[in-house]
This record gives sequence, C-alpha cells and structure tokens, in this order.
Amino acid sequence: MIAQVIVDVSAYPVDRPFDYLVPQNMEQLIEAGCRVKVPFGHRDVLGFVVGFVDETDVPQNKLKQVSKLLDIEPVITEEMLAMSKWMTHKTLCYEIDALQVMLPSALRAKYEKNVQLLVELNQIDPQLAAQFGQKTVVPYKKFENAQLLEVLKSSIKKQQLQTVTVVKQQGKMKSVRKFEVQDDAQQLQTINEQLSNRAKKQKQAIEWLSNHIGERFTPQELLKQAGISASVLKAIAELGVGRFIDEETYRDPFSHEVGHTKALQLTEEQSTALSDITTTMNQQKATTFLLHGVTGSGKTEVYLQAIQKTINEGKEAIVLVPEISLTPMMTERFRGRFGELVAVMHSGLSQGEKYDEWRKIQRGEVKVVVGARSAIFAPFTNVGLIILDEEHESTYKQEDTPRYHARDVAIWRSEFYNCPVILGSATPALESFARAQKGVYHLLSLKQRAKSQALPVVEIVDMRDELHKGNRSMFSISLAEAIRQRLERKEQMVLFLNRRGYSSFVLCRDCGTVVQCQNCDISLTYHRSSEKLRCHYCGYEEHVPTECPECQSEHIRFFGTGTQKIESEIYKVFPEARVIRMDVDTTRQKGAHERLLEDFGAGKADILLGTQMIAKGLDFPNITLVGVMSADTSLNLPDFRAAEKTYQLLTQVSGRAGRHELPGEVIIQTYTPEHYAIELAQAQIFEPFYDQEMTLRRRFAYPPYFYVVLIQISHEDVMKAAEYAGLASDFVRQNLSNQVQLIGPTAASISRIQNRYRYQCLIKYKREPQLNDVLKKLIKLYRTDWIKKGVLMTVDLDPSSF
Ligand SMILES: Nc1ncnc2c1ncn2[C@@H]1O[C@H](COP(=O)(O)OP(=O)(O)OP(=O)(O)O)[C@@H](O)[C@H]1O
Ligand SMILES: [Zn+2]
Ligand SMILES: [Zn+2]
Repeated sequence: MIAQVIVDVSAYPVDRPFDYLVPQNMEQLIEAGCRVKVPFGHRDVLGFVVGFVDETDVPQNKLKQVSKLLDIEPVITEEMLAMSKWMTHKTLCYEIDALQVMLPSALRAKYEKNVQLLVELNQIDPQLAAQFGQKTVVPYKKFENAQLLEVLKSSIKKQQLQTVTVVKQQGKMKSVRKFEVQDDAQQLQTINEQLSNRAKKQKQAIEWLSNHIGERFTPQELLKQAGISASVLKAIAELGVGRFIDEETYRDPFSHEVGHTKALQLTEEQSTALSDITTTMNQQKATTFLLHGVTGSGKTEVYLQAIQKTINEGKEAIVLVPEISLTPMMTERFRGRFGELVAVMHSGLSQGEKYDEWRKIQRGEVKVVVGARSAIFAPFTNVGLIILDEEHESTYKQEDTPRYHARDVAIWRSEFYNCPVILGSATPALESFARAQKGVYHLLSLKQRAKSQALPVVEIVDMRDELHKGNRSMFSISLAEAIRQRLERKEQMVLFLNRRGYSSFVLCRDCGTVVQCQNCDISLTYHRSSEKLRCHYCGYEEHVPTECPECQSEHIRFFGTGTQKIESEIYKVFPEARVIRMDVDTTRQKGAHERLLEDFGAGKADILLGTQMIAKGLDFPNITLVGVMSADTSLNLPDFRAAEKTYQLLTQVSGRAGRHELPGEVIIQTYTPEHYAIELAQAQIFEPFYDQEMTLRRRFAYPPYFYVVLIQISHEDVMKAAEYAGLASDFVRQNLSNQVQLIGPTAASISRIQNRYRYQCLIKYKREPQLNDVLKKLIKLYRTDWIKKGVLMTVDLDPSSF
C-alpha cells in the first residue's frame, strides 16, 4: 500500500504529493485526510495523506515509509481534500497552505492525545479495558505502545470510546493578580485595633476593606477606589487583612447566559425572501442569494428562520460575520434562538477554546457555527445553509497566502452540498450587486425597515464653513446642538470616528490638504512625543509644518482623530455627558467588547464613542443620533474601492439610528461634502451610488467590469526590484493575449516597506483562459530561480486594494 502525502514544506519542487510506503501495521488505520509524519530529506516532517496508489515510479530502494500516523480518524474530510485542490488552483497557493488553513491552529501546534471511555468498562474489548484501570481518560500513547490501534479504531467506530485532544497551551494559563479581603469581620477589627494610631493610612485601608469582606480587587482598583497604595496593601496583607491570589481570567467563551427568543412574525418582504430561500432548499439547488436590505430591515431574522429550517431538516448552518464588531451582539442573537446548538469562532478565543469549538463542530454536537472568515472551513459534513452577513466586508478576503475569499469558498461548498448561500448587506459589494443584476445571484430586497420606521434624516456639515464662521471646535454647531438635545431628552447617541486609513494626521482646514510622505503615497502620522510627522511604512520623518504646502494657510494642524481626544473634548463641552469609549485601547481585554456594549445597552452611558468597531450590527432602541466626526478620512486611501468603502461605512453607521420607535437623525461632518460617496450616503439609497460608481469603474476598467491580478515584486535593491518586475510583466505580456491591459511595472503605491522596494504590475482582463497556466509558469520561474536572488513575489488574483 502506497500513500500519497502532501508534506509541510513550502517550496516549489515540493508542491506535489509524494509517495510513501505504508507499513503493514498501519494499513487498517490509515485513511485519506489523516496527518502523518514522514521522512523528508534528513528529518521528519508533518504531512497530510491525500490518497493511495497501488504503484509508484519511485524505485523500490528509494521508497521511504510513513514513520508515524498522527490521527486514526481523519482531520481533513473528503470534501476538504477536494476543496484544497480547487483552492490551490484558484488562488495559486501551495497545496499544503490550503490544507493547513482549514484546520484550527491547535492541530498545527503541540498537543496531547487521550482516549476517553464513553461506556462501561466491561462493554469494551478486554485488551482495551486493561489500559484504563481505574481511569476513564488515558493517554493515546498507551494504546500505541501496546499495538492496539486497530482494536481502538473499531471501538471508536462503535462509539464506545473517543479520542480527545488536549492542547498544550503555549505559556501559562492567563490570570490576574488580585487581593482577596479575608471574610472574618471580627478579625479585621482586631487587627485594626492592634495597629498603632500612627499607621493612619493602614487603618483607613482596613476600615474601607471592612465593608468589602471576602471580595477580590486588583491593586489598581484599590488604588482608584480607596486610595490604597501598593506599599500599604503589602503591609496590611502581611498583617492578615487579606491575601494575594491569581485569578483565572479565561473560562467559557460566553461570558453569560442569554435568554431564549422566539421566531418573530415576518413582514411581507421578509417572508417573500424566506420562501424563495426555502424553495431552493427543498429543491436541493445550490443558489446564491444576495439579500439586499436597508439597515434595520430585519435581515438577521430572515437568517434565523432559514437556519431553523435547516436544523429541522437535520442539516447544519455556517454563519460568517466580520471579525471586527458583530461577534458579541450577533452571537447572542443566534444563541438566543438556538442555544447550545451554536458554536462560535473568532479571534478573541484562546487557542484551546477555538479547538474545543472546532471539535464540537466535527463531532456534530452543534448545528450552527457563527464565526469570522476562517469559520467557512467549519468541518460540518451535512451543510444545509451558508450565510455571509455584511458580505461587502473586505475582511472576508485573506490577505496572506492562501489568498482566498470566504465568499468563493462559501459558493464552492454550497455547490458541493447543493444548498443555498445567503449574502446579506445593506451596502453590497459592487461585484455582488452586479452579479445579482446579471442574474448570477438571486436578488432579494428588503426596502422597508422591519418595524416600518423611516430611515434617519441625514445632514451633511461642511467643516470648512464652520471654520470660516469662527467655530474651531471639533463639533459643528449642528452636531453640538443635537448632542445637547439628546442629553436633555435622555436619549442615546453614537459618535463615530472614521479612522480607516490613518490614525492622526495633519490637515489644512482651509483647503483640505493632508500632508503626505514624500516617498510613499500615504499620509504621515503625527507623533506627539517628538512633535514630528512620520511615515509608518518607510520611516520618513519631518517637522510639523507651520503653513499649508498647497495654500500657505496657517490653519494647518494636527487633526485630533484620537478617540481619547474627542472624549476629553466632550467632557469639556458637555460635562454632564456619560461616555463609553470603544476603540482598540478599551477593548484589548477579553470580554471588554461585550461588557461595554452591555453597559451602553443598559443605559449606563449617553454617548457611545468609537471607531469602525461600532459602525455595524448594533441594534439599540434608544439611539436617536449618530454623529460622524469626519467622513472623508477613508477617501484618501490608495484604493480603487475607497469611495465604495466610505459609502458603505457612512450608510452602515447611519443605520444605527432610529431603529425602533424613536426617529433617528444623522449628522456627517466632512471637508469634502461635494464628493459623490458622501452626497449619496445622505440619501441612503444604494442604487444611485451603484450607478455612479459603476460608471467610474467602467471608465477606468476596474472590477466588476474587468478582473484584476496584482503581481508584487520586492527586493532590497531598488534596481533589482524594478528589473524583476519588468521580467514578470514581459513574461505576462508575451504569454497572454493582446486583449489584456497591463499596467506597470510601477512602484507600488507604498513604494518601500521595511527597506524592501516594491514594484507591481496590474493585469486587467475580461476573458483569459490561459491566465492561470501562465501565472503558474511565472510562479515556477520565481520559485525555482528568482527567489534565490533575493526577490519576493506575490500574485493576488483578486486584490482588495493596490
Ligand atoms: N418581523 C419583525 N417584526 C418585528 N421586529 C422585527 C422583525 N424583524 C426584525 N425585527 C427587529 O428589527 C430590528 C432590526 O433588525 P435586524 O437587526 O435584523 O436588521 P438588519 O437588517 O440585520 O440590520 P443591519 O444591517 O442594520 O444590522 C431588530 O431589533 C429586530 O429584532
Ligand atoms: Zn514613507
Ligand atoms: Zn491649504
């Protein structure tokens, strides 16, 4: 028996299956999709068994044996093996990368395998039973050493036993150091009385702590709440007032219970959409739906009821949400409906937690997975529905190899299972809407909000006028007035800071010029500590200018985009306001995201201030005002999708207002009110924006009219980078048809990153049957030759920006 193995070595000549002899004692155990260890060169490497052959061209004396079988049940299903072939072709990656991306990182890391007893000991094979003794979980190694793997495997098939894998956590369990006040009030009093009156601070501390017996605090909390310093704390701990402990912080991925929800009575539009979807389910037809519904139209309820049907039929559903914001609120809505049947997968989970969720999916213990991009690889084997919420989000595209788009994987899987895909959004990607227009996708529209509320009224404020009127504050007169009203009426509001693209930059308030790096096509970042502007890509620095390089105005200054700065400004202007700030700083801690939103939902603050992470998915009844501090920051990105992204963001964030009974209002502050993306976001109707943007895409030959491929070449030597970029583009030109538009080689929009010069060529094409083969040959050239000369090349068949 000969196994074909893809080995974990990313190098060109290795990107194919290798033949290995399967030792006799492994023949009954090994299956396609199992991981193995095989000798490669002078060492053992990890590999995946992808198939078996009877004969091989490898001469007998060169044929090596599989050294170790790592799984007796496959971790990669037949479906995934087929998918990895497709992905390798579609994204031009190594097959090993395609296989690895489908597995949780725990399966690539160190782990320990155990075998667990599921039935009474006397029900299983006596040889196996002997290994257990008094225990119910014993190391897998014991069975391996006793050469019992075949018996074990058949016993697992009968569900008498199961393998359980414990990830060896890198580093220790996470914990925080806390002070636990002892719980004997009497004793505290005694300690206090015995203390000399001179130890005033210690006495005060003990008195305060006497009201908190048995409670735990971090030293920081004690300092903040009771003014107890570290040294005082140490002293009283020695007296026996309490003790320091390490409290475990990571537990359940869900921080609390969720109440159960029932299916809502659907609106007419919702039920039409749902019935179109269920019809294709009944017909077992792979159909991709674009569910285009205005913000607050109740797309989620449509998802929930479609999933219910999927579960009723004994099938499974995959729900993707963008990593950035939806996870806590969204997962709650799914858990509220489907309870224990839901697994979650997002980057906030520890490696071990992720692996546990993955196992629940693999064992079929859950029926729904809600997760970020990589959850599209959930190892379900009877998928009945796949949903991509906010399908336009660029995070669905992986920017590293394998450069796959979750939407493409979803459609591939739906064809495998003959089930529907729902792409949902209020602001679909242009590509998706174009496909729906052409009938490739089936368009479903929700034009009304679920409770037939009006969309909020949007006002655009020209910040240049504000300055000319003498208002130097970061709040326009309109926005300040609107905030004041909400505070009076005790309604809630969202203040949104568009930080996509850059953090803090210098902007001329007269003409709107932003100071850019002289080497890179990117704005410079302001650094307060050194009072300098620095380029985050190439390191270029300059002093903050005193006048505008374009119009010589003196009104050029650091534009305070930091949320902290806005927060302190709010407190200055509205001292009574209660603010919750949500940005990378305040959400770093696990669970912080949920907690802040919960507090806001419970009315503990008037203003939710934040960045991208608050733009979507929020559904709070009391929000009646959304303020956008500066709309245009994302328009300056070197990206053909900059306008589209800005429009999407503004529409999404506007959609947070007035979703329930109270009407909503939106105020968008901008320095470029005349830009169509901003003007059209005011109306919140997608089609006019779509038409206008499509006109431009056609004129400049961008997607969706043309497909694009981006080839990037980098080298430490600028001449070499240019030279190889030239070779790459010549190669493409000579081998493809003359219908292709080739742009470049040019210096990349960010021309140097970390001392590597970057050149790029852009291929635009409509139909090019040879494309993949030609690119494969180019990659071969690179992997066999150029790479040795210090060149790095990447090929992206669907770049999201360039
Ligand atoms: N049929 C219905 N009857 C009553 N309320 C509904 C119905 N469908 C949805 N809702 C409610 O309307 C609100 C908006 O729905 P939902 O959040 O699902 O909209 P959405 O389209 O996903 O919005 P967005 O894209 O803006 O996040 C929610 O509070 C939801 O509970
Ligand atoms: Zn630079
Ligand atoms: Zn200027």
